[in-house]
Amino acid sequence: MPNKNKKISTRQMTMIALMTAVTSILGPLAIPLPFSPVPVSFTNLAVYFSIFVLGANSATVSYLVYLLIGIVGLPVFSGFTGGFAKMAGPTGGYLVGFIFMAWIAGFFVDRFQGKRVLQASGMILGTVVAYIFGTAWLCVQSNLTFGAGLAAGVIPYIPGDLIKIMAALAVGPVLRQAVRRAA
Ligand SMILES: O=C(O)CCCC[C@@H]1SC[C@@H]2NC(=O)N[C@@H]21
Repeated sequence: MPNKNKKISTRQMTMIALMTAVTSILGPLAIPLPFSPVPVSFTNLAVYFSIFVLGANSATVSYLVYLLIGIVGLPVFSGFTGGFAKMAGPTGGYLVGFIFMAWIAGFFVDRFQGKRVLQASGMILGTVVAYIFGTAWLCVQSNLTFGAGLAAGVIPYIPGDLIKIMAALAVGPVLRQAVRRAA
């Protein structure tokens, strides 16, 4: 007799690996900006999608696997880079902050299914936490004042990140339903 729990867990592991692969494809495709060491990134978009496909806990695990893959040297970080040195670079704080973003945003998405405003609020909150990690480290690493940190690490990215959140809110629930229906 097949063990249903084990089957679900194997399936979930496959889905986690799939979303790690999606993050590893989108992560390197960053757009550099001439005035900042922080590129426009699609890693957060991949995390937003992971949250809808996997739920908070598995999305966090999927992102952690991506982070480990990058730390050991595979070129999955922005600009096809990898290695532990990236964590000490200007964008290392965002890479850490995304762990918390995945869980916080995922918690709201899971908890408030069908309530887009609350889901959006949670995604914005998680993103703010990622920005706090990212900007704090950017200021330390690049010896920037708080104002310069905001100019180089936050303000230029807000419109794009809001568009990513809206895109994930539009497509994510459809993905979640499709994944659940296929289960
Ligand atoms: O180097 C990396 O792989 C991570 C890049 C992080 C870029 C940050 S994420 C938040 C903000 N939004 C963006 O589009 N870029 C920055």
